[in-house]
Amino acid sequence: MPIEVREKSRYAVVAAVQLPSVSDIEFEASLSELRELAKTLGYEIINTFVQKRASFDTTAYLGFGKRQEIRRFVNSETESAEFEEIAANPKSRDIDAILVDHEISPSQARNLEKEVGCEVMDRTMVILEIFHRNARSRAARAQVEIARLGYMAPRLREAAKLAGPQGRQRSGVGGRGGGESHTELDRRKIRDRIAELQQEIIAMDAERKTQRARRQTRQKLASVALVGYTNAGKSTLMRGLTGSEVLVANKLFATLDTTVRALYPESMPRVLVSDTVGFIKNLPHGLVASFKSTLDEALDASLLLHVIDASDPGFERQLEVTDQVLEEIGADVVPRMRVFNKIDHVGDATAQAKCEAVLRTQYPDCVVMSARRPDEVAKLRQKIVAFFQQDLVEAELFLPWSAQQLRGEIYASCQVLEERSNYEGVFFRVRGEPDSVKNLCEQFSQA
Ligand SMILES: Nc1nc2c(ncn2[C@@H]2O[C@H](COP(=O)(O)OP(=O)(O)OP(=O)(O)O)[C@@H](O)[C@H]2O)c(=O)[nH]1
Ligand SMILES: [Mg+2]
Repeated sequence: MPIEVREKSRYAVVAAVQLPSVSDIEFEASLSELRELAKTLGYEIINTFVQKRASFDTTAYLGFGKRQEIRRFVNSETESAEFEEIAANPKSRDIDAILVDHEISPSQARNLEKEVGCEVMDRTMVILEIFHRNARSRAARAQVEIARLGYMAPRLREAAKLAGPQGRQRSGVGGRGGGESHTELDRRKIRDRIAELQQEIIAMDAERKTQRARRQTRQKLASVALVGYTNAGKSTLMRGLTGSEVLVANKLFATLDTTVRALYPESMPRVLVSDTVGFIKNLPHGLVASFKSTLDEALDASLLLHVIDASDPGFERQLEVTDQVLEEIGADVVPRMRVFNKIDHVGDATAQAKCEAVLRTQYPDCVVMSARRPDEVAKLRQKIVAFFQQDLVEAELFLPWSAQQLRGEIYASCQVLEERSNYEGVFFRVRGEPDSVKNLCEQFSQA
């Protein structure tokens, strides 16, 4: 009989304390985001435990009663899982982790873990783990490692404290670091590693800046950056606008690196589009800082396309989070176009029309569309091109018959609107960026 090998599901429960300052709506939105993040990590959430408290419990985040309730739930599930496994019941659910919707201290995590009887992951660790799994480029990997090490360092200390006197044994390996405890040694190793990674990042940043500068001097390029909350549809739009294959997935943080492609079909001026990492509420601080270089792309852009998932009930909060992050990195001065995406996903045709009308009143000049409708993507492309054509200037050039080999140069750097010729040569009416047109005028001044 063939044996079916199935990947075992991983189960988890979510737990959170609602502080008096947090509204029910905000609290629910944050919990459902944590569930989505957990899904991205491959967990199935089977229960949620919430508690209203004036503050977090200093020992173990949740109050004693709630901890006991979770422990009983975890134990009963695990016991029935063991029992059901014997009976080959596919419903067995061994709970692997409890996910906490806040960043908690190392000692709170250890205490909760001991009491509840399964691994505890706080919100920060969940996000760090996703970034760790998804980072592809050398720069992204280095940045995530720094953030992880920064998160791990105090937790190592906590682990050593709990391990008792052995954890503080003298190490003295190879004479080097003699007299240091394991924790001190580990801490030093972490510090050294962080410094090393930071050096690497500085070198990579310099390399990137040169590449970017080269890209800009070679031809003055107009650039657009797609920014917005994670899962808003940035990569889908990037695909539609540039005809490129970038990763699209219904998971949070599918994209962690910036990709740059030209608008397709090509336009005059040629426009570069970059896809960026998605934003989220309460992004671990270490990550905001370390992803600055990815967001830098947004700072360099001449236009930001702020993509918003109009079908998400919490889109207004997501919009605010993005605006706030953009302000923090100083990108709020860059011209911005708001693109409300996924309108096809907002109920039936009547609901969609109503939603669109509300958005248009509230955000004049916004774009309401679906990245799944090619005609609407084409319209957005046209709007982007129009934005860059606003600044273009027109001029008339003259090329004598003896210099016709230079025609290519004119066509390469601007748009030719009209060509007329007489017995002396050819007149070109051109439109292009002020700098290129000025250069051409100096070279090919009219006779
Ligand atoms: N119904 C509908 N789904 C869409 C639309 N645009 C994108 N999606 C879906 O939404 C999900 C997320 O899309 P992505 O393009 O990966 O989102 P993203 O903003 O790049 O996400 P991150 O990379 O995580 O920041 C995918 O499953 C897409 O297929 C749309 O206009 N309508
Ligand atoms: Mg993406």
